[in-house]
Amino acid sequence: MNNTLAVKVENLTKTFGGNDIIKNCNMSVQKGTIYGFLGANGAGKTTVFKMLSGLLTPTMGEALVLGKDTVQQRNEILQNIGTLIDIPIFYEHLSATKNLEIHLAYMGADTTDISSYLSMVGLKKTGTQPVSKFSLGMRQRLAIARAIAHKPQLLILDEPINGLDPMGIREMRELFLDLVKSENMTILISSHILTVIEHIADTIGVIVDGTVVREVSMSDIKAKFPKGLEDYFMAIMMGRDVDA
Ligand SMILES: Nc1ncnc2c1ncn2[C@@H]1O[C@H](COP(=O)(O)OP(=O)(O)OP(=O)(O)O)[C@@H](O)[C@H]1O
Repeated sequence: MNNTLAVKVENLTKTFGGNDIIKNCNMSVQKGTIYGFLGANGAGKTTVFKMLSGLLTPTMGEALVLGKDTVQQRNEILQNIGTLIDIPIFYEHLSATKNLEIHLAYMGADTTDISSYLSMVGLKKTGTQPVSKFSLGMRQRLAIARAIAHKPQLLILDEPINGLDPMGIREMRELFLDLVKSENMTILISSHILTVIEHIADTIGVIVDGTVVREVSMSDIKAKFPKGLEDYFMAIMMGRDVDA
């Protein structure tokens, strides 16, 4: 695998109950970039993310994450990625700090920076309050802190800004950009909030009915669709020729 790639997916297929949910997907994510993964409800984004994170095994094809095979070298990959996929599960009776401490100890990572990660996601003042008392947005912020606190090389974030207020969305947008710039992380992110993706992504991948149909740089999209990413995405959804 080209070592400038954080993710390389070749002919990935996933079948559930005889139905091909993911069909011959190909994707390439460059290291040190943000890749926005877009698709309608049910298109297959979460299923692809689960295969990249070793939560599901591909039926056919191959996925390499940080140069390692997601099936053969799953455990080596898990040390070096941070994920937010599906509804995050926490120790409900414990504080945000304690939850991060347990996670970092499990990952064999340094626990000294916990308060700085909590402040990065706006949870510094939650103190000893148990997670069971957290709002949806606070849980989402804690899930983001947990995904980044062991300093992974790659973040896989499925709808990470769901449930955040406008201030939270802006803060997370800035945080993601900063993680790429200062920590050289790579971020693979899905969201239906296209204005956010447009602001942060270097590359856009679009999945339609289980197949990645486009992979294009954000600058090329802006050049052809001056009104922005929403117009580009809608044109694909309506079957218009976006490459002309
Ligand atoms: N374990 C499973 N068994 C059977 N079908 C499944 C399973 N997991 C997902 N699917 C189906 O796979 C398809 C893709 O689902 P997926 O959650 O990957 O889509 P998505 O693009 O993430 O959607 P959304 O934007 O709504 O989150 C859906 O039709 C879903 O019902």
